[in-house]
Amino acid sequence: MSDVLTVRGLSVKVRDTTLVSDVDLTVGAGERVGLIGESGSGKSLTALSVLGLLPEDVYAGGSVRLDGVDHELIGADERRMSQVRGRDIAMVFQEPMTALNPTMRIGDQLTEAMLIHKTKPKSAARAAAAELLERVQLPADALRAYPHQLSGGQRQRVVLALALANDPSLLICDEPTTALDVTVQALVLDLIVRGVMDRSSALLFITHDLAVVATVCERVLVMYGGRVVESGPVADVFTRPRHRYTEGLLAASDLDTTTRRLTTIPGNVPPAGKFPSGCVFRTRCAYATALCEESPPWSGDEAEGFACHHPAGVTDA
Ligand SMILES: Nc1ncnc2c1ncn2[C@@H]1O[C@H](COP(=O)(O)OP(=O)(O)OP(=O)(O)O)[C@@H](O)[C@H]1O
Repeated sequence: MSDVLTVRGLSVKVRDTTLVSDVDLTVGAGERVGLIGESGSGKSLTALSVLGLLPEDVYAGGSVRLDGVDHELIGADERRMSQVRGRDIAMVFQEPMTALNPTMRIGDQLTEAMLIHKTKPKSAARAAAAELLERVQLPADALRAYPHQLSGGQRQRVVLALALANDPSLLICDEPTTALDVTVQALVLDLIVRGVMDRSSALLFITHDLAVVATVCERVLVMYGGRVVESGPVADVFTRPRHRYTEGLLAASDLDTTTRRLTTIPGNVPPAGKFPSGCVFRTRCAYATALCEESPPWSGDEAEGFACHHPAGVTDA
């Protein structure tokens, strides 16, 4: 697997204070990587450095390279970064209204995203916008709606459609479901995973919610005090953490590592005896629900013929 994103020795400083130190991070093509850590650990600054969106007076050092982009992203000028953002790297943040233009209809915003980056001719952009909305399960008349006419969950789905409009090689999500009602969180997570899988895009997913990482990601990096303190496959890090801080995070989370069950995902109720015998999560996780709805994994023999698509893998320790 080739690497889409390669971050080396990233540091972020404000005046004399170092906020992020020596972060190394890679995301492979089509890989889904979680970035976790408590509030203030440096997750967002790491993502903003990749996007070239750090606040004024905050500076990044080190190297950020993106496959297919022939220049270094750290220190690149705004003209170059605005060509990369929205085309090669797209993002979904917590609050959808920050990404939407309140005075423009949704259809026009989607069309504009494709025309600005010249990824679709004008004649095809409108139909592509309609298809993007359909993919995030919004009705066709949402094309003519203004953002304020939609619910929070619908707006975040529009933001996801916008982010995916140009088939980015990397999607960065920073707490994309934190502000949403719990009932729509699973749907938005599902759409994110489907969206990146359909395009073979890589995903960097920032959250403080370990259950969400276990649901969405294959690999995870743990940040503490501006540094990456641990990384590895989700199933390894969550079941056999090596760093004391990760142990603490797991202990404080809703991930019950004793029974290894995810307890926070809506609809996460295991039909008795219907989970695969090797599954470390031993439960009906949202990921399986999302990808296996056409042929529910819980039917048939629990151990044989089961195709679990959980990205964290299902082999027990
Ligand atoms: N513009 C700024 N000026 C000074 N310090 C900042 C600035 N932005 C962020 N910080 C500090 O940098 C540290 C890392 O912030 P960051 O937003 O990356 O954390 P985070 O892990 O994303 O937290 P959260 O989960 O709360 O979003 C924090 O201590 C924060 O207070």
